[in-house]
Amino acid sequence: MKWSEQAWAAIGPIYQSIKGMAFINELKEGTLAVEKFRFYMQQDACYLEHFARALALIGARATQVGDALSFIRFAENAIVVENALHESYFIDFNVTAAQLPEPACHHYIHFLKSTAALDAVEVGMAAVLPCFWIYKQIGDHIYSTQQKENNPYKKWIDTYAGEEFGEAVRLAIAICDEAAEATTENGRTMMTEAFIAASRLEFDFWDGAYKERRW
Ligand SMILES: Cc1ncc(CO)c(N)n1
Ligand SMILES: Cc1ncsc1CCO
Repeated sequence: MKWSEQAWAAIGPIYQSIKGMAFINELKEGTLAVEKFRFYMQQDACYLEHFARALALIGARATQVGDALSFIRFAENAIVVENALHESYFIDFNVTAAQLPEPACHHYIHFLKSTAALDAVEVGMAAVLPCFWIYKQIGDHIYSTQQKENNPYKKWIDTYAGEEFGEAVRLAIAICDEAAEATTENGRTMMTEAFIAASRLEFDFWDGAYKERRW
């Protein structure tokens, strides 16, 4: 079995809890309170900036030059998405300039940056993988079950259900599988642990936004 298959199986219960979250359901129905979405977007803009820094660091540390290029491109795209948030959703939803990271965002970005900096590079790759994979799965789930008429959150949904994002996700998974094959048994265990921790932090990020959890 590929590393990615067993890693995805390991987060099965976490993924199911994410799918059942009020935030996700209300986003899909278009009924999510705009205040909660505003809080989410503000935090996500901050998240994307630091996520991009973690991706660039993983790119710099990658053993294969092809992987370095892929991660540098992921980093660029994450900043491009962050800029698009500012140019479109921020205007549509009257969101004010970037805020400091609140607890869920703070925890997640520092987990990603310290893992990317200090752990084996394949562990860093596994730590950022849920950001790709869970968003793709949730994006597809929302897209296929959404309230299609007048959903104010349509643009967000389209970003993550789109084919362009899907391609990046397949590439990130394939890179992790290759890295998992090249490392040791202990390396694979550490990769899975990082993948699980990041998946929990994905849950917590949406939970924090729904509750507008602040310091
Ligand atoms: C918290 C979070 N995780 C993943 C993504 C997808 O890049 C995102 N935008 N925000
Ligand atoms: C995972 C991810 N999220 C936003 S941009 C990006 C990289 C895709 O190229």
